[in-house]
This record gives sequence, C-alpha cells and structure tokens, in this order.
Amino acid sequence: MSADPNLRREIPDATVARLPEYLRTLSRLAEDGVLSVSSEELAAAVGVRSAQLRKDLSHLGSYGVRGVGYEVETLALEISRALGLTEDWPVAIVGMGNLGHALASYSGFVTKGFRIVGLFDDDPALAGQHVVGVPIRPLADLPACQVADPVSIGVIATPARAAQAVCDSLVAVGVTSILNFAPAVLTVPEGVDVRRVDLSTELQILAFHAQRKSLAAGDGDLRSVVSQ
Ligand SMILES: NC(=O)c1ccc[n+]([C@@H]2O[C@H](COP(=O)([O-])OP(=O)(O)OC[C@H]3O[C@@H](n4cnc5c(N)ncnc54)[C@H](O)[C@@H]3O)[C@@H](O)[C@H]2O)c1
Repeated sequence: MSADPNLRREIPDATVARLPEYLRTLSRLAEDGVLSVSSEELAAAVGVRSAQLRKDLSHLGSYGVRGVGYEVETLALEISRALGLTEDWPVAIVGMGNLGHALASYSGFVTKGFRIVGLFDDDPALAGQHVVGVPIRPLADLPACQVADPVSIGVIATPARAAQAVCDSLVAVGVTSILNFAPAVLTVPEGVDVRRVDLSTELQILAFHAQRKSLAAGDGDLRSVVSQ
C-alpha cells in the first residue's frame, strides 16, 4: 500500500487534477470515523467511475485490499504525500485587496501545509496592517523577506495591469510556482509553473451547459434571448 515518492513525476496530469478531490472526500470520511472504503464507495462519493479511481490510485502504488478496500487514513496520507502536502509550502500573496484578504484569511490553507509567510501590497494605506498575524509590506520588501523566510508559491491578486510586473518580481527572487488570479496571461521563463484561476471562465462554461440543457428541453425563449 505504500507510495514510492519516485513515482510522483510519473503521475499523469489528469490524475493529479483528481487527487485533491479524492483527498477532500477521504478527509470527510475520516472526520466521520470511517476506517476503510471500497473503490466503488469512494468513486461514487467523488463522482468518477471506480475503474478510473483504481487506475488513478495505482499511479501512487496504492491498490487497496480485496474485500476491504482502502484504509481511509493511509490512502489520505499517500495522496497528501504525492501532492507534496506533507511538506511545508511557504506562500506569499501580492495584492491585499478584497481577494488577497479573503485568501490570506482562509484557514484551509494552513491545514493543507500552506503557510502564509508574506503579504505584499503597494498601497501605503495598507502598509503595516496585519492579516492572520502577518504584516502587509510593499513589494519592494520582497527580496529581503525572501532571505528571511523563502517563498515557494507566489499568489498574484493584483489588478491585471500590475500582474506581469508582480510576476517578474516573484520570479526574480526565485519563486518558481505562481498562482495567478488576475485576468492576465503571464510570460515566465522555463521552469516556472503558473496556474491561473478564473472564476468568470468557469461561470461562462456553466452558462454554456445551462444553455445547452435549456435548448435540449425545448426552451425556445432562451434560444431567442441568447441569439440576440
Ligand atoms: N480569478 C478569480 O476568480 C477572481 C475573482 C475575483 C477577483 N479576481 C481578480 O483578482 C484581482 C484582485 O481583485 P480584488 O477584487 O481583490 O481587487 P482590489 O482592487 O480589491 O485589490 C487589488 C490590490 O492590489 C494592489 N496592487 C495593485 N498593484 C500592485 C502592485 N504593483 N504591487 C502590489 N500590490 C498592488 C492594490 O493596492 C490593491 O490593494 C483582480 O485582478 C481581479 O480581477 C479574480
């Protein structure tokens, strides 16, 4: 049942994208005192086929036990390890407006191994304020902070027009993982990973599917509204 850390790099991206969902479900089961779970039960709870789940978990070297299934805590630990969540990930957030405040205050980060070590904003009115015990500093302080407590992951929550410059500042101090909330496409050197979170894209995809369902149900009114 143990996962070989060397297998990490061989886990397909599509599987990696499903692992957080498996982990979330396993954590809920553990909280409910469930000790073991079959692949069918876990797959149903997550909303994937059980063959898919078994294949995903086999990439971690985790095959379960016939007739018993998977031990909930062991599997949760294996997935956490595969995702790198058993390590400590120091995070800096740049842009401490509405979104930056909400992200910094989200306690779920802490329990998943992400530790906020730096909060940055160029608005002098925010300088010196504390969120979750961390002071907000101007971005010019980033290099000094990087020496004191190096950042692994940078989160960009500034307006789009500032995002590339902020990204460059993060890359300049050696940050190689960036989560970008700004609606801007960032250019980064090789070896730097950028993931973009875009709520409006997700909403547009939902709207597309909602429209499809309405059209399939013969809702002619919506068709005329959409085509205007
Ligand atoms: N991805 C999503 O789903 C999602 C959701 C909401 C908002 N957003 C985006 O997140 C960003 C932040 O949104 P918000 O509502 O928090 O905006 P906001 O205006 O409340 O906050 C932006 C903050 O960035 C700071 N800032 C601007 N330029 C900076 C720079 N060069 N260096 C450091 N700090 C700088 C500003 O002083 C401000 O405090 C926007 O780009 C917005 O479009 C994304």
